[in-house]
Amino acid sequence: MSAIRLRDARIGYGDAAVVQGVDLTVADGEAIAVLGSNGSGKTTLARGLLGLATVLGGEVEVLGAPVGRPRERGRIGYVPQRHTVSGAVPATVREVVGVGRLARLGPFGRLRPADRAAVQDAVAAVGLADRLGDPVASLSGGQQRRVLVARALAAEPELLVMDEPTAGVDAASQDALAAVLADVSATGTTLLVVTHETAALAGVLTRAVVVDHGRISYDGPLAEAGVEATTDGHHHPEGTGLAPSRGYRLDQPRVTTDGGR
Ligand SMILES: Nc1ncnc2c1ncn2[C@@H]1O[C@H](COP(=O)(O)OP(=O)(O)OP(=O)(O)O)[C@@H](O)[C@H]1O
Repeated sequence: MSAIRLRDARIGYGDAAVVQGVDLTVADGEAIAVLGSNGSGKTTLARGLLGLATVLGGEVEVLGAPVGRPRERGRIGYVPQRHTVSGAVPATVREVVGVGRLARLGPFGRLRPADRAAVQDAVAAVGLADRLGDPVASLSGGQQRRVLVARALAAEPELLVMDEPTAGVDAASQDALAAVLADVSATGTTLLVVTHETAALAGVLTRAVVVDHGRISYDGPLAEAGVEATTDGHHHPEGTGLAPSRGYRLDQPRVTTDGGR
C-alpha cells in the first residue's frame, strides 16, 4: 500500500485550484520533503492530504482510502504551519500533548498509564521533559512548535505530515528534532515534511518534491533537489518562519532540465 497517492490532483479553496496536475506516490515508510518558494502551494498540498483543502479533481488517497473518507482517528499526525498553541488556552504542555494521544484513543477514550507514558515520551523526545507541567503560553514560540510536534508524535501516527516544523526553532532544537524524526522514521512511520530548511533534516528526508506554481517541477533525491547553500552559512535562529532562516535558500529553487535532473 502507498501511504500517499495522488493522480492528476487538483487541490484548492472554493473552486480555485492552487495545486494542479500533481502525480505523487509515497510508499509506506518513506520520508519526503516538500520544497518550493513562498506561495507555490506546498501548504495547500499538505492540507489536501488532511481534508483541510478541497480536492477539486483527480485522485487523492491517503493510507489506502480517498481523503475525506472517515478513518480511524490518530492514524495521521499533523503539525500545522506557523501556528503556535493558542495563548488564550490555559493548558499545560502535558494537556496539549495529551490531546494528541486522545486522538488515537477515539472519542470515548481515556488516558491510561501507558498513554501517559507515551505523552511523557513524546514531550521528552522534543526536549521539553522539564516543562511538562508548565502552561504552554509561558513557552517561547519555538518551544510551542515543539509542543505541537510532540502532540502529533504522541498519537504514534502511521503518517506524519509536518508543515515547516523547524520554522522559528533554534539550531540546537532543529538538530534535536531531526534526531526525533530519524527515530520516528526508523519505526516505519511515513514522513512528509514541508520545509524551507533542508540542512537540519537532510539526514532524515531522502526524497524531495519541489512545488512550483502549484505543480511538481522536481521529484527525486533531496540531495539533488537544486537547493543552494546560503552564502553566509550562518544560522538565523530568530527567523520568523516566513522566510528561509537557515542553511539553504529555496526562494529560487534551481531545477536543472538538462537531463541530469
Ligand atoms: N485558505 C485559503 N483560501 C484561499 N486561498 C488560499 C488559502 N490558503 C492559501 N491560499 C492561496 O494559495 C496559494 C498557495 O499558498 P500555500 O500556503 O499553499 O503556499 P506555500 O507554498 O505553502 O507558501 P509558504 O512557503 O509561504 O508557506 C497562495 O496564493 C495563497 O494565497
